[in-house]
Amino acid sequence: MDLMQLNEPQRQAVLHTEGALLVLAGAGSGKTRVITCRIGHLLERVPAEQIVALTFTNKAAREMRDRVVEQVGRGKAKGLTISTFHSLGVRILRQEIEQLGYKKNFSIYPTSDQLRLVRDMVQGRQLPSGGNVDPDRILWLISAAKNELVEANDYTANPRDEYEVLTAEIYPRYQKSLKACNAIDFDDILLLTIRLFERFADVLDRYRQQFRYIMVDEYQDTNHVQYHMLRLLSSAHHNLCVVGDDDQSIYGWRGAKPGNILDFGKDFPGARVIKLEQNYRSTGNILAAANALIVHNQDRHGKKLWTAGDAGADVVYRCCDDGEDEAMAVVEVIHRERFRHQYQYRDFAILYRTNGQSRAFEEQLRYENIPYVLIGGQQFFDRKEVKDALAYLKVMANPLDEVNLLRILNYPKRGIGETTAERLIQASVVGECSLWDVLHHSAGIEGIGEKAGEAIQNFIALMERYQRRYRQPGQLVTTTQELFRELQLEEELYRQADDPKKARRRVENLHEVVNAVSSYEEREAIATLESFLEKVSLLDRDEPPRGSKEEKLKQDAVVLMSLHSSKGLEFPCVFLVGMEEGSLPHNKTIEETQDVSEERRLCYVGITRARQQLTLLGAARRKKYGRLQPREVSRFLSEIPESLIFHEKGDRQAAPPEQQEAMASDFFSNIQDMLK
Ligand SMILES: Nc1ncnc2c1ncn2[C@@H]1O[C@H](COP(=O)(O)OP(=O)(O)OP(=O)(O)O)[C@@H](O)[C@H]1O
Ligand SMILES: [Mg+2]
Repeated sequence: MDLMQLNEPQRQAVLHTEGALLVLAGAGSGKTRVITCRIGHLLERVPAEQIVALTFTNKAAREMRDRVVEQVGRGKAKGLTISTFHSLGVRILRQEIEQLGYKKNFSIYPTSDQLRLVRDMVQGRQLPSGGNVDPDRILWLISAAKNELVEANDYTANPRDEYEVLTAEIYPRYQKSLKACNAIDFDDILLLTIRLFERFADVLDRYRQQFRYIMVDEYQDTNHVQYHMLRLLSSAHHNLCVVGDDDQSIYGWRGAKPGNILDFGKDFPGARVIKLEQNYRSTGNILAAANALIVHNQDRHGKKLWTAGDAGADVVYRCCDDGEDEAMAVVEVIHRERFRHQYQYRDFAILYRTNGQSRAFEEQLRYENIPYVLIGGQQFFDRKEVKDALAYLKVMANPLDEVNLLRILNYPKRGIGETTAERLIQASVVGECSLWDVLHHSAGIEGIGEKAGEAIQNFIALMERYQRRYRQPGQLVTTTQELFRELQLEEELYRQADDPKKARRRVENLHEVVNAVSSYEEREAIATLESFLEKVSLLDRDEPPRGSKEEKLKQDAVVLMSLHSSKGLEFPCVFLVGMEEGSLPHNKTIEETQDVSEERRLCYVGITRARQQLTLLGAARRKKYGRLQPREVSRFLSEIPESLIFHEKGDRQAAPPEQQEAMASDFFSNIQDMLK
């Protein structure tokens, strides 16, 4: 392990391996590097199996693993656990969940499946004060409860809040339904892991013994449940190293408070605290702007970042006429800087407060044939055609998964109509057995005609045939391809769509599912249907499937993402767009709390992603419901001293001739790429 690539406090953090340690430091000061080097250092002393590093996204986990592999080689990195909290939880549950009364092949329900369960429960219900029940709101309350470790039977409602009263009734029923489907939801992953540890001392003991060195990146964003899990896992040896920055705490709405990280010393008495102050990421000007902004927050653990590097280019602010103009300005700078500094497309990131802001930029980038990748937006796995196809795989893996079984029972249409489905459900409720079992004995059920009965038998036969095939090793892709072909899913999509373009897009998405299975099978030594589905359900909210077109595009493409998603990343050139009151800080925050400190931290996160160039943009007017409305410049801009900001004029100048030529040739090669 080469400790030479570290400064003194970083080195101390790497060498402090026994006992609790907090590295509290600002953006770009090398916190993540401390973790990767610490893993490298530990690997020279202890078996890889004893080391765990936890992060918040799969992407961050993959990057961390890549960095470790770079340092120590693939062989030595084998056996390390570098994952998200949730992946670790699932791994533990797959081993132990039977003790809690579930089967090992449990499903993980995404929001849409959860919603379906709750919707069925509140269907036709009215609130005491009138109006329909919003199932989303109930799910939200259940999720909040689970994140506070409150289980269904312990939930107590404030009697004056009608939604809480309703939740007190629905929560236990919801939990029972989940269990009947042999399914858990996303919040259950950590909640059940903790329950396992609390109820079965031997289980906790085993994992405490195994994971002797625990590290956590972005600790400022851990919520109550995650914190609890860490406490339990480290309770025997206290070898817990957490790194974070209170100024980058941006998940308050999920229960993470900037104060949590500052309490670390109280939670782990005797913990060592190390501060890092040298920033290696950004130029002097960018850093000065970030520092100037964040001092406006109260109750910080004050720290000052400095850099040994140059002041660099000015931070640029550009006030545009409107949203379209803002998008054109961004594209113009991309063309110009690519030409001037030989940047690649992937060196640029466009960051915004809410995902809805991406549209104008996407249009403009598309118009100019600039490759881009949108992180976020509608998730691939949320699309209907994708969910329908995946539902088949999910039921193959877990036939008790009733939500997905109902989804495919008559898709594509096979003559099992709604009345038949209702009779089947009724029979499963009365007989207290699963729908899957009922299907096997449907012949004896009253009111199910001969034709429907035959369709059910054919359906069962098909499912069982493919279940057997999926159990044969090395056949994942071919089985999936054949299954989709036999079901004629493509034909069904063409039949359903009202225009051929839409149909083609959906068919493409279906192909992407097959691609995702294929690249998963290529990647994994032991590829099973269950673990493929598990990977899919644990994907980051904004992750494209591996092996998809979207993912390939990422290789050299401008990145568009929300400020929240940009945490931990860095780019040579950053555009922070929509610097307006109502956008950043966001209206909702201004109206609800008036406390804009979390919004300021978001802005700070955005600014500190930039390495060389930071361009802030805003519009003087913006369309709202189709009408242009005046906008005010963000207060955050006025908190950065004028001396640090260069105000660029809005009127675009023609590019010099040699640049125009380069742009034309870019344009041409992009078109050629697209035609390939
Ligand atoms: N001692 C060092 N010498 C040279 N470069 C360094 C050093 N430490 C970190 N860096 C580089 O500085 C950049 C920022 O490091 P890193 O991402 O670890 O910071 P961080 O504190 O985790 O930032 P963030 O708060 O945004 O997550 C990276 O490009 C990293 O390689
Ligand atoms: Mg980091």
